[in-house]
Amino acid sequence: MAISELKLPPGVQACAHNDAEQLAQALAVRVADALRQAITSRGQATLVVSGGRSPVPFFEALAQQALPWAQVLVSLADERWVPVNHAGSNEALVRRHLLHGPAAEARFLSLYQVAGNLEQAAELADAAVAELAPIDVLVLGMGDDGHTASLFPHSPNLHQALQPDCARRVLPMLAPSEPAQRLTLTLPVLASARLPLLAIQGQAKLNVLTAALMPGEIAQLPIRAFLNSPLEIHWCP
Ligand SMILES: O=C1O[C@H](COP(=O)(O)O)[C@@H](O)[C@H](O)[C@H]1O
Repeated sequence: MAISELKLPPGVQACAHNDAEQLAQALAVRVADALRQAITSRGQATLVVSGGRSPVPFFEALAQQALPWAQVLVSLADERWVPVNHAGSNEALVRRHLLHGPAAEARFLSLYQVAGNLEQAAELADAAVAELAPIDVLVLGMGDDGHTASLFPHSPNLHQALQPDCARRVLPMLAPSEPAQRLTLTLPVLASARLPLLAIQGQAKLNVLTAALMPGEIAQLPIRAFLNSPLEIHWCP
């Protein structure tokens, strides 16, 4: 199905871009405008981004935007429980591709925590991100299995993480691929975003989104938890 043919719920909008570069540029302008507006209104702005491979061009485009970066707090929707020098670290990705040049002045809140086990790391991360919500701008991604952040289908803590009144800001999660041990922001924190965005690329992800828009279990396609409230979807082939 083409993105223009999707039957979207109220409040959900979709923007199609010609290619990854155009998506990255348009998303960077959209995010920068919202961050500027937040800074004008409240003196600071909070940006939460996703990891994985696809956000790199967006990070590079956003780093070029003229912003009072010292007034921006940046964090992650999810993290692999690996140190920052590990190839799978989302924090390393953000530091390398977004927080350079003038953007290096932004403050970064790490989800990764040194701890004896994943549960302890999640508890430390929970405290570390206490000041995050409400988020001004959230940029979610989505995997081919319908996960977003590290809310993986049928993962042990998924039900708890998706409760609107979940008392935890961060929960440990298990991914089906390495690095398997993950930390994710939970629904109440993610849903606090004033501007929630979803950036996805390719027909396979559009097919997953199409399936997620049909009635079905949230545990099967966790992105569904974000499709019944305002969301701006940016897609390119
Ligand atoms: O594992 C992850 O994957 C998703 C999707 O990544 P992508 O490279 O296919 O866009 C990402 O949104 C999530 O933050 C990440 O931890």
